[in-house]
Amino acid sequence: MTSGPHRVSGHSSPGGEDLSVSLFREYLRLKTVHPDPDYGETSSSQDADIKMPICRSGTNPTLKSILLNSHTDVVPVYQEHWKYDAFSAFKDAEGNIFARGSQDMKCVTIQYIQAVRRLKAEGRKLMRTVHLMFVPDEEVGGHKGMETFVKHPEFNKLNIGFALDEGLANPGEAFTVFYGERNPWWITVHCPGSPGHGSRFVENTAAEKLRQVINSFLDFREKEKQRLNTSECFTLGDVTTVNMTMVKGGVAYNVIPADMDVSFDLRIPPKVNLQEFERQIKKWCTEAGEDVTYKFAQKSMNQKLTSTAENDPWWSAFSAACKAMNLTLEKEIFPAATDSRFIRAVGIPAIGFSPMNRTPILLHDHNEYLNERVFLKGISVFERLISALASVPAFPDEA
Ligand SMILES: CSCC[C@H](NC(C)=O)C(=O)O
Ligand SMILES: [Zn+2]
Ligand SMILES: [Zn+2]
Repeated sequence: MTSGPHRVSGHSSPGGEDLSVSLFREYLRLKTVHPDPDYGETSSSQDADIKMPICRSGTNPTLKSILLNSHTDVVPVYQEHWKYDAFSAFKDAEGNIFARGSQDMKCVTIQYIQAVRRLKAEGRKLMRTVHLMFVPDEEVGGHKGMETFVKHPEFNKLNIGFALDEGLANPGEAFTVFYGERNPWWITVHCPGSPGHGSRFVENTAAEKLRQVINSFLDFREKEKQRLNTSECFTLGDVTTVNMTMVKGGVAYNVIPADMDVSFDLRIPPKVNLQEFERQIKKWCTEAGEDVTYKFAQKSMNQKLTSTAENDPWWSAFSAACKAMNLTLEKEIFPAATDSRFIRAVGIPAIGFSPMNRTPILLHDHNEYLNERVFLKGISVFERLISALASVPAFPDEA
């Protein structure tokens, strides 16, 4: 990606396109797609341009800093279901830019960069240091990305006080902000049983146990589904979702298998007692029959929430800036998992925010797109937010 420090939003290219939009489209064309993301070009462009002129110190570098975090990887596509090449960043007559990552979250990366560039071009002096972080592997769990980095001494040295990370689009007028996340639990239940000939009534089969396990999980799924959209559960973030995502077992039509496995993706809201919930899972397994066991592939236990109290200095700066721009905010628990969970886990407040209103939620979906006007408006939104957050007065313990 070629990008110079003078590519500030508001300027147009010879074709009439805003330079920020051109930069966004250029970034969308980089194939940072799993399972084999090419991170080469993203890191070299950051070295050449972003790190030097943009990651800058505030006028008071001893104060806690602001982190603008974004991941550089994107999920795979089913190209046959797309109207356009998912890595061509095609722009239609309405200004909709189609590409994998247009919402999740290459838009935000470029918006952060262009917002900081504008602040710099305007000669605005920020009190707190602003760090931009471009991390890999968020889409595959963040183990080699943010999960590792938050434990590194270099991360600690950044002295971060508050972080922004990804959110979701909002189809209406409002903008959604996320102050917490559900915990992802990925679980495989192993059902061993007696093998035998497929023509007989064998006792203690793996399939009977499997059926019982599936029933317990899916009955619970149904109950949670009914709770959604009731008085206390307005959004997906307020209920536990359960989805059966994999089933394994069997070798032939006429051989009763010696074991069968079933896997579930569970997302648990921060208010649920996790120990109690695991006891429930254990009980379902015990009730299913002899030797039914379970194993976690993912067991997130972080229930920290970022304060959205009026007297919280970070939240009050964030919400006041939004109010000044006449933005309506809807506060929610993020239904899936982002790198924010690792940031919150080390005690740093984080807000998930991708400024995309009037936009259908299309992350990980076919024909993911973002309109260029919504994208450009997001740069102005971040400009104001960054300036407000970097101006939060020193706390007593920072003096
Ligand atoms: C649990 S690690 C995988 C992370 C992924 N994040 C998103 C936003 O899709 C998810 O929630 O499945
Ligand atoms: Zn994402
Ligand atoms: Zn994603």
